[in-house]
Amino acid sequence: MTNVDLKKIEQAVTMILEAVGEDPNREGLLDTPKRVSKMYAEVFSGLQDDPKKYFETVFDEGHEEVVLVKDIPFYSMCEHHLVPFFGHAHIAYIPKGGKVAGLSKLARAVEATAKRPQLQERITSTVADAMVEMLDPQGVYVVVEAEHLCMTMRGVKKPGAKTVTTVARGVFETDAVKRNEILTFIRS
Ligand SMILES: Nc1nc2c(ncn2[C@@H]2O[C@H](COP(=O)(O)OP(=O)(O)OP(=O)(O)O)[C@@H](O)[C@H]2O)c(=O)[nH]1
Ligand SMILES: [Zn+2]
Repeated sequence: MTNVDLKKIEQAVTMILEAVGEDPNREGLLDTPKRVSKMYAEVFSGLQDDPKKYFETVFDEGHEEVVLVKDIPFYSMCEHHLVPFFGHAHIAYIPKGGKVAGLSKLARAVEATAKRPQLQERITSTVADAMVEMLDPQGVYVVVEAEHLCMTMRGVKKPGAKTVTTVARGVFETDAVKRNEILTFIRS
């Protein structure tokens, strides 16, 4: 956890507790700043990570058809309210020239991208663009579905509302049949 100033987070949490009218010295809250600092270091650990690095190792399998890893669960933090949003990412790509990534690396790239103050759109495009840059595939199609606590526990209060974002690159940009094929697999 380099570059994370745990002490500063602790001080900030103490100040927030004071500011909302709590007593940071009451027994139940004594260790809270420390716990929250460790929790923030964990949920923002993607800031020390790079989704692209997971695509440095590739396999030449001669596979030039669709690879889809679906239902990758993720948890992220809305950068506007610093409350969680969470759901699933689905990543499809069509390799080119033998550049096939390890399957787990798609999930690792999602994790590295999600564990930051984020927007759902940016998670979607960052993962797609990392794959384009590193794998130079024929196409990438990333679909992210999530529920935002800032829309459910506060504000507009619409529990159950789901946000779906998609990013298509390469052949998926122009080929609606290929996109629909992926959407069918995702729903099945
Ligand atoms: N596009 C996008 N918007 C998001 C995301 N997460 C949260 N938001 C929105 O960010 C917006 C921030 O709006 P503001 O008007 O600045 O903040 P606010 O007064 O707290 O807004 P309300 O949530 O409507 O109460 C809200 O509409 C949120 O729903 C995201 O991942 N993508
Ligand atoms: Zn929000």
